[in-house]
Amino acid sequence: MFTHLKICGITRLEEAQKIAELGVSFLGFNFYERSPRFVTTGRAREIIRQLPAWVNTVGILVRPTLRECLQILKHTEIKFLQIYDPLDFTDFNRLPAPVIAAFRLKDGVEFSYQRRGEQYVLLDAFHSGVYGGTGRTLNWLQLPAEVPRERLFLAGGINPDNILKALTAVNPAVIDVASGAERAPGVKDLEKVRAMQMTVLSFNLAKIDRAKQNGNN
Ligand SMILES: O=C(O)c1ccccc1NCC(=O)[C@H](O)[C@H](O)COP(=O)(O)O
Repeated sequence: MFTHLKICGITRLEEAQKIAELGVSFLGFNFYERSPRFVTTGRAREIIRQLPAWVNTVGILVRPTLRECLQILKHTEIKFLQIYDPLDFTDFNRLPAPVIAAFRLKDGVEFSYQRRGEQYVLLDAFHSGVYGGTGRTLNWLQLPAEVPRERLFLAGGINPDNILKALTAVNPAVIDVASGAERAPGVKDLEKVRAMQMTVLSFNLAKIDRAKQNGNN
């Protein structure tokens, strides 16, 4: 399994295009109005239609209704939905797009995971009153074992300085970054994005090398 990078909180076309040029697999668009990274569905649609088709676009929603999810999918043509505090987990099965169920883990509080209709799970650090984009880090060595790493988006305080440590400790399907890739909320720092994408690619190459070596032994 290769690990991918997701850059969350895209608000500007030019930045989105440059991030895609770096080969970043997932771009997140935040439809939660209280986020400093909020983007309207109209603007997201304009950006998404000018991105290469291979980019995995993700819409971030907090406590959405089923109707809202369906409208956003139709209007923006976004490919994935990342959902916080769902009103009804059974709605996941009614959505015509893969769902990333987002959970925020509290330090010292046990979290037991049960799969509902989601395809992926995002784990982030809990911060009272704020759903995400806090820059707060999880304890990577104590993540719930029942979340399969091939379905895991690892989020929370990841930046160019600690990304290799996060990759090595967890080996998730996707590393998710918002504030660690910014100059200011919603303004991406392309050098930070490049540095993290390079680290992810090197990490994947090292996995290929190890697999080859194991095959030769
Ligand atoms: O980024 C936000 O402002 C946000 C607000 C409400 C819900 C989710 C939000 N972000 C979602 C993400 O996927 C972030 O990438 C994730 O929380 C990690 O953020 P950071 O710790 O800043 O890298």
